[in-house]
Amino acid sequence: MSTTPDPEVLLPMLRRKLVILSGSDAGRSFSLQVRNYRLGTDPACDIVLNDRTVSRQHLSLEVREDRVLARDLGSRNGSFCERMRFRELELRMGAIVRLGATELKVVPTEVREHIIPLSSDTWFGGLVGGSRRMREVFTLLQRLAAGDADVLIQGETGTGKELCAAGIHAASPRSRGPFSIVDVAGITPSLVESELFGHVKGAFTGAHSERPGAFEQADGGTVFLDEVGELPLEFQPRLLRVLEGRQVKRVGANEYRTVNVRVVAATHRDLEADVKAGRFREDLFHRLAVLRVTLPPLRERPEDIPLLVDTMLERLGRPPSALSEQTRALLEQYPWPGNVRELRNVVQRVVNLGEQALPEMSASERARFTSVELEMPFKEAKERLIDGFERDYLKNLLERCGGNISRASREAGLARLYVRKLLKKYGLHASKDSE
Ligand SMILES: Nc1ncnc2c1ncn2[C@@H]1O[C@H](COP(=O)(O)OP(=O)(O)OP(=O)(O)O)[C@@H](O)[C@H]1O
Repeated sequence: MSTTPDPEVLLPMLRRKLVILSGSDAGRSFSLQVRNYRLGTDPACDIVLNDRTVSRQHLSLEVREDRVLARDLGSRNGSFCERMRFRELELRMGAIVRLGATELKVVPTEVREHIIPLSSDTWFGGLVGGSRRMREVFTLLQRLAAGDADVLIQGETGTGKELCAAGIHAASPRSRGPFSIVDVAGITPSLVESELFGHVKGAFTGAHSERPGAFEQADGGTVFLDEVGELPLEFQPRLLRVLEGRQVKRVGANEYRTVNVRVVAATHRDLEADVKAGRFREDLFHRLAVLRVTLPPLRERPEDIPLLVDTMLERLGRPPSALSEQTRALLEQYPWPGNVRELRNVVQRVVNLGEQALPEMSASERARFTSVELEMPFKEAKERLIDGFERDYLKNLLERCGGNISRASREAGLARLYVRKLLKKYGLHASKDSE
């Protein structure tokens, strides 16, 4: 019997490329073959980078048919993946690796990477943020604010959707016109129609006089429709008409009026799911979603927290020293389900009431902040904190992966060797360690 595999059942080999996301070489990409590559500033490297914070021989990439292994070559500034320094790592597709000021990732060749250049600003309107995610958002906002197209802003509660809309208006050619806010979720359904489109005298009980709606009031400016996903289905065709023809008809009136408005809408809901479930009209969704901005939750960009905290203190008229290093470290660890709004409220409370106003953390999070740690030198306390995080992370990872190291290392994007080392460090045991 032949041992040669049937070519029909061989998986097509995955073609990959390396994409440089930031640093002096941002925008360059290299297709990868099955072989080893050396990355660094040395002209003898296979992939030569121009970033002076990258070492001459910084990283090697061992590209195999089924995986890519990255190894730091003893670089001066280290190699990082998801904020963790590594020596050796099995690279998950799309995981961002940082060498000095250069960020890169490996993606399938078929994926056309849409690289958004990072804004050099760390703010847009009232929004601040220095993370890659927010600087991408700022680039997008700067570009679209200059135009006149309608915009849909998506993001969890407290991620700054309203600030974002106000920033778009302020940076747009309409900035001298009115900015009118309609909180769709906050209006009783029976009044939504008249709030948006206005009414004529006697249109309904209580309509004592004629009144323009939000679109007419914002003529020459911008209407911000907050929580547009809450708009009752029956009124959605009327909103579509405004978006398509800038035409509004007051409740009880016969004729349409033309308005000159830009519509910026926001939602914390998954509107695509709402469309599938029949709660939101598909045509309206497509019309709204031509230009979409997604504000990432704060837990996905904790590196923004120090800048946010400093900005909040400044807005409160307080110096950066108003919060201790320990409090700041704690704020950086908290998952912030209420996003930046919750962070702002906590900073305000802590400044006024002291550290007892810090949010409640889960038992494991709190365990890392025993009073002993709060009295330790900062560096030591921080190390303890990281140890706590690694231990919790690994325990959870192993549980998820049924104690299988291979799966765990794949899921975490860490080399098996490194996972084993960490398990040993924390006295944890895997039930299955293939190899
Ligand atoms: N990136 C940011 N920079 C500075 N402040 C921010 C940022 N994001 C949010 N905030 C603050 O958080 C508060 C909430 O922001 P905003 O009301 O814009 O959020 P939202 O997404 O519209 O929330 P919701 O969905 O609950 O209406 C604001 O008062 C603002 O001070």
